[in-house]
Amino acid sequence: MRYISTRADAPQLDFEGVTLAGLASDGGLYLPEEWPSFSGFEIQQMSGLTYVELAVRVMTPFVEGSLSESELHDLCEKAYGRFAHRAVTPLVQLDHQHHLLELFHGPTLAFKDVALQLLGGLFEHFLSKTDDHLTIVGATSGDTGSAAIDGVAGRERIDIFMLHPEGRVSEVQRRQMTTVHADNVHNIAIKGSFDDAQAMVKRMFVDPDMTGDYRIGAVNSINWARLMAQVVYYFAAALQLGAPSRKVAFSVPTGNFGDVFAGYVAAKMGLPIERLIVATNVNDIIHRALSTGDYSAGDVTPTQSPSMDIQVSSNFERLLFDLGGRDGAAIAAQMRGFEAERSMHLTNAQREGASALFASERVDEDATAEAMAWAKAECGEVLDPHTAIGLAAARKAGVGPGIPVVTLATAHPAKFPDAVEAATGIRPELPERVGDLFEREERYTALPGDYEAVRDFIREHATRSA
Ligand SMILES: Cc1ncc(COP(=O)(O)O)c(C=O)c1O
Ligand SMILES: N[C@@H](CCOP(=O)(O)O)C(=O)O
Repeated sequence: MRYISTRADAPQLDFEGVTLAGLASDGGLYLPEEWPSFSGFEIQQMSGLTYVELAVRVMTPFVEGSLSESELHDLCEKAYGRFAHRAVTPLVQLDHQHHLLELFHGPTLAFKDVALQLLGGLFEHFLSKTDDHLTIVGATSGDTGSAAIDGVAGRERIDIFMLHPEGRVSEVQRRQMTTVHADNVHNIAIKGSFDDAQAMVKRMFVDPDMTGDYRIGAVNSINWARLMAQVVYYFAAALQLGAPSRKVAFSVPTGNFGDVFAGYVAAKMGLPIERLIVATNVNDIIHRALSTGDYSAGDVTPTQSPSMDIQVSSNFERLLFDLGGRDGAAIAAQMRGFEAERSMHLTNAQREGASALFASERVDEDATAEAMAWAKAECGEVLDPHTAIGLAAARKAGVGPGIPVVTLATAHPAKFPDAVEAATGIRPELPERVGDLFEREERYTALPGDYEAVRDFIREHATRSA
């Protein structure tokens, strides 16, 4: 399988290359040269597989030429062996139409574990064939950080520098990062928003001062391997609900557009998806883009769903590229325009293409709390605020009867106890596997929201490339 950049001006790479590269050297994002697809019969044959078997079946076409099936199987067994539920991503029925896909049974209690447990193993596997060292630079609004750190802490030949916006993640999220004391883990709190942190990370990939001396790697969803691993659970859920004979809709709490893009990939691969409902909080740039064509970023508003407090959604570029006829030069120009103005309009082809599969809803703070209260009162389920946004959107979107709607439950409620308690009166407890989180000492470095300060800190602490 070959991978191409959305901006058409970076070398084509194989799976190993894109996994280690993260962002393309032209600032674009890598995508498979063409979508692999399964027939209805092949999808039917997947029913009854274990999660690991299914993961191998779905991901094999993407890793062709870089990993054998048995290597992929071993890596998946290690990654998913650490999940607290045997089904890895169990499905829970709420009522006659609505279901929750619980993605929070991994070590750090959010859907990010599904991909980042695997990505840690992939990095180690590929690096073991070289003398090289990987310097991971990541940005987090709360969940990617802890999942990535858990995935790579203590692994040889890897350092991780994780930037989070100071004071804008929950206490549990912050402690899950800052109480990991492995020598290769470096937490940085920056002044500013997640968008500021993400912009610094992207700049590092195209800064010759960094790329000349360090092999910079990505754990954010700009890294294709992240999305690939997330495609699997769309198959897992749809198969349980009757695919390929029955269509299924998904509602996806959305920030950086990675999770819902994985759903788009599943549809491209032949999974019968009726609709992908993009659920945003009041940071609603994606909702505006899909409903009116206006993709313009304002300031980030802090909410009770901090992991979705994002305005510039990296993976939207992948969708625009695919919908607009895969014209890399046009996307490069469109994205350069957006980077200069923080505003752009979708083309007619992009809007029409998106409307065939996507719907979107904006869920404000009151509606988020109402959804948490409704799920508790009517279904006995305690949801985290991000999942509640997905459920509120699912119930609003008006999907036809007979079509099951699956809301992605992206985080465990105990990561956001204050918001959950305010809405439901219940203070969810942290599962035992998180351990003595509140007893452990926190370590992190606070830096100004200034690219040079962050870059100098990383240069001081990172290991140079071989
Ligand atoms: C709990 C939670 N829900 C939803 C999202 C949004 O997912 P995405 O950024 O892939 O759109 C995030 C962050 O990414 C998250 O941490
Ligand atoms: N919500 C994320 C933001 C980063 O998104 P990613 O999926 O691109 O890593 C977080 O929790 O950090």
